[in-house]
Amino acid sequence: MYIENISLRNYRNYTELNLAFENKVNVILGENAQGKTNVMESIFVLAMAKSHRTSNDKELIRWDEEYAKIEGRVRKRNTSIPLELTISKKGKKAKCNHIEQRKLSQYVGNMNVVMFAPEDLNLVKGSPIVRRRFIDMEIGQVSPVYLHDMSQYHKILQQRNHYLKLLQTRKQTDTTMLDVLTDQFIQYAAKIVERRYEFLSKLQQWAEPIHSGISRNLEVLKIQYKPSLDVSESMDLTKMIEVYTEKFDKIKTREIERGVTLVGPHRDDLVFFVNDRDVQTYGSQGQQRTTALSLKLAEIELIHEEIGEYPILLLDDVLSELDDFRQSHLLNTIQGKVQTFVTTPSVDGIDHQTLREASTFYVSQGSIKKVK
Ligand SMILES: Nc1ncnc2c1ncn2[C@@H]1O[C@H](COP(=O)(O)OP(=O)(O)OP(=O)(O)O)[C@@H](O)[C@H]1O
Repeated sequence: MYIENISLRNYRNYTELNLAFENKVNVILGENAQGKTNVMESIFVLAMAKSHRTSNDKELIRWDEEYAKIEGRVRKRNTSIPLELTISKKGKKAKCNHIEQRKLSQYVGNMNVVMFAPEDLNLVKGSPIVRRRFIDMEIGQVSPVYLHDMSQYHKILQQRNHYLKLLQTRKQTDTTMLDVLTDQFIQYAAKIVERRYEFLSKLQQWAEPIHSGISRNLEVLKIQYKPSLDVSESMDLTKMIEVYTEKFDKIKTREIERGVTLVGPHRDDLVFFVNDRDVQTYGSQGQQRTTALSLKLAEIELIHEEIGEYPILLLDDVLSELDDFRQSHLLNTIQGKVQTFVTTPSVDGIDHQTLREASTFYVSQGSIKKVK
């Protein structure tokens, strides 16, 4: 798939912007703080209905304006689908084919994107939140059901934490409501964990050969899910629910003392192993970067496998962070098959045919010109 055009209104530092793109590599050049990342972000937001760098949607609206609007057309096989997202202080409205979508979980997935930004180099080293966001975003793109389950899960988690606080401070003494919330919580938790296991096993199949290629056959990458309680990939949903129920019974008093939910997918993590050693603890910076790159490239293949089309790749300021070998590997992989956007202050020193054939745009103070 590829994005044919994008129009922005009052989006970050753009008052009005209309750009058409080709189905190839599009390089966005410009000095610092001119609006390169903002364009990338707008494509990401049009696809995912949320930003990769902030959870506060209001930041996306141009200062002193009431709303921001992103429109674009995504081409899939022989159809061109118009998408529209309006962000105002009251919330978000999403349209697909000019029809307003009642739920954002139904809207997300019309256009698929994979973003690789400097913060993704932190995927291995960073906090568990970064890794959870990574899996949730990726599964969410191909599974509206997962997005729906996640949103229900977070609602129940909030209610449960609130109730645990009431019990902790003795503003409430009856635990019946806690038990009801726990039952609901477990149903969603087990479904989420089951889907994560399934996703990771597919991701592993793609990431392992890719990592091996980038490391010149020297390294074997393994991905492991690290749950916050004793569940495992081999368990079916019923067994997982049983394990969760037993655990919550056991920790009930401790949870009330602490006033917070102690186990669940919101506390789970991922561990990456290179040649059987934990990369977070023992990996060099290079190995950590190769792992992050392998995961992103694996994601592209996985989305292709799931939906039959390659997603759009957004490379925000990361090319210059990779050494020549990794850069070439990345550019060779996408060449001719993945519409890609690259932001960079300069392409000097990146000598690759993919970039020589690319369309080039120049950004300066919130306005963009196509230069090639
Ligand atoms: N809501 C907003 N309204 C108006 N301007 C904004 C808003 N949010 C950010 N900006 C402006 O956008 C600019 C930053 O743009 P962007 O993050 O795209 O930079 P960039 O070109 O990618 O630079 P760098 O290479 O440093 O990352 C800054 O000048 C910032 O002040």
